Amino acid sequence: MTTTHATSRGGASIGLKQAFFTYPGAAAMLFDLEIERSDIVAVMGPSGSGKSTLLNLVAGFETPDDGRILIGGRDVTALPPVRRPVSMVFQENNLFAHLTVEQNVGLGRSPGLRLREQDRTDIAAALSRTGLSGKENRLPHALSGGERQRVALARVLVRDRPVLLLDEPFASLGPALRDEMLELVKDLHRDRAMTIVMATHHPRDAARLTSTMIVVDNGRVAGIGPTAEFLSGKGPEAFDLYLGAQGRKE
Ligand SMILES: Nc1ncnc2c1ncn2[C@@H]1O[C@H](COP(=O)(O)OP(=O)(O)OP(=O)(O)O)[C@@H](O)[C@H]1O
Repeated sequence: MTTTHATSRGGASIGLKQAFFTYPGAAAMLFDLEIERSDIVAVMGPSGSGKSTLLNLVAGFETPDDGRILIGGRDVTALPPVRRPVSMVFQENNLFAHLTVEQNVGLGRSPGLRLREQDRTDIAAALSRTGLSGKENRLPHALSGGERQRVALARVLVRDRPVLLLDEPFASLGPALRDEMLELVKDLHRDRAMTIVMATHHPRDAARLTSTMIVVDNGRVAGIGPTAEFLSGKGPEAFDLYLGAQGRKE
């Protein structure tokens, strides 16, 4: 049996087909949309509109009450998160506090940390790529917020899935550091061409990273189109209202 872990180049399309979802006591959400393979997509909209829910449906942390989730044309609706071809990075708490940087990254390859020589080589390469060489043995509490998110991205690299979901991943970082992280994600996309979907409240981050924008409003897609057009005022009315309401926050 070969121990080499081939690097996947290229992403997978994502489809939500009449996917209904309702939290107990809340209004129903309905998502019906297509994302092209290897696209980089921003998901924007008011707080509570359903951005995280949309990402969680794709990742498998939530299951639709009705409808289907497709990834790369394959129906993954019944698959648990671990069996979906997806990595996800959250705003925080991506790392296990009692594991070192190297171990946290290693989890992307083997949940039981049974690592082979090739895995260790790939982990070292991912740490180098994300600027973490020399910090392998640190625990998360001894890292800055930006470094912790770099560890999460290094894990994405060794996990090597065709879809990357980012749920406000850099929201707690300052603008300069956010830009740096967005550049890193852009570089990873240049290498791997995975499909990236990022929920964000920052128009500037969407402009820097993404080509396509999905506007979510009230548990529905209010519009989907080129990020640049939406940001220049040609998006759906709900998007302008949202930007206006939050004072065109950077
Ligand atoms: N676990 C839960 N149980 C019940 N209701 C929930 C749960 N998680 C989210 N909700 C509700 O579902 C709706 C959508 O939430 P979601 O987190 O998807 O919004 P969001 O657009 O990501 O918001 P934000 O920008 O504030 O992160 C909200 O009304 C929220 O209160």
